[in-house]
Amino acid sequence: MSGTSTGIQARLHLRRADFVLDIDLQLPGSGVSALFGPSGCGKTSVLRAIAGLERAAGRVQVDGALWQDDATRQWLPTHRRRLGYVFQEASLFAHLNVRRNIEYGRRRLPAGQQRLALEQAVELLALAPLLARAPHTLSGGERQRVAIARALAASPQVLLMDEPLAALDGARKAEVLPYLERLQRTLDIPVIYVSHSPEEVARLATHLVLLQDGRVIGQGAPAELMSRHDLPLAHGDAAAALVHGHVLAWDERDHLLSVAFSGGVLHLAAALPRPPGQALRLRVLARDVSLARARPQGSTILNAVPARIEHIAAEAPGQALVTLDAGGTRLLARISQRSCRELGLASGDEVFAQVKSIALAD
Ligand SMILES: Nc1ncnc2c1ncn2[C@@H]1O[C@H](COP(=O)(O)OP(=O)(O)OP(=O)(O)O)[C@@H](O)[C@H]1O
Repeated sequence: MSGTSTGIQARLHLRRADFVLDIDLQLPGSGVSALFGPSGCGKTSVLRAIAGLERAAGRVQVDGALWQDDATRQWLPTHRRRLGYVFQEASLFAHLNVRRNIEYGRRRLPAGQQRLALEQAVELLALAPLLARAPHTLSGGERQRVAIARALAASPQVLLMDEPLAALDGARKAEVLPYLERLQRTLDIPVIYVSHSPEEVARLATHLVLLQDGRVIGQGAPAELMSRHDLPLAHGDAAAALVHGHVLAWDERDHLLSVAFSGGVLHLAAALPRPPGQALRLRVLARDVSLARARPQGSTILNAVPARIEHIAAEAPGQALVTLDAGGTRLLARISQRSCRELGLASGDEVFAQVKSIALAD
């Protein structure tokens, strides 16, 4: 039943009437691995097959435990796989209060396998004030936090989350996201997180798998995959680069945070200070970046960093996506094809990238 390798390996093959899933995944043993791709590409099927809810052919190994191996005819039923599953909509037991719902996750758990105390799950999701409440008295965001705590209380070897924010409106999403980030920072349980929101991926993922038509078209570091012009994430309205940097200073008067990265310094609006030296990830949307031949003068835009053009891809209608190298960090700029022509931009050119707006991804 046990192997030596850590992390998650899943080789899965599934054939349906007009869909074929054929993937070979190697996911790290910690952090959040996001499965990202358009509707119908097979994300949920992958999660269900890993959980044993769907019978795909192949092999699944999690944290050294073999859950499925067709070659040796091994198959663990779902209830014997140590996993937590969080669905789009929290399916709590209506007749049990919050505490009992969370405790339910611990049934059947042999002593000694409780990696995470129930109290820790309650504390991580800030559920102490809600423990005596009935599910129907909770908001959608609160219900989803209870569902996550219930999944964690089972001390899973992996937490599978299928678009856990999809059923929530914008405000509720914003309420739950910080808890997910907290889990990512605090727990050493690997999470496989299905999403089709680039913003969630930017904020949560430490490893990214891009799926299309049942196949993996790219996997690796999110910052790298999000900005690759040959992959779909770099296109579309939400295309953005992820910039890794650290805090230089916070200006109290202007509420501006200065962040150093490999290509220079960026400034962004921040209501609250952050300690100097703190590592941060910034999200810079391609549509917020413009290009200039010379360092801009007399502009209201605070950020202009030197960069070299790596690649220019035409995007309909009349748009171009420019991939830039700013001191080793990749940035994306969406500009009009006319500007591109008028400035005579070409690969290898040195330019200045003006960045109009920057968001914290952490
Ligand atoms: N029970 C089923 N029977 C037959 N076909 C199915 C079944 N479940 C899913 N499919 C089909 O398999 C393909 C993959 O579906 P899946 O739900 O895994 O995609 P997804 O990427 O999770 O999509 P979404 O983002 O819309 O949830 C789709 O073509 C879907 O129509």
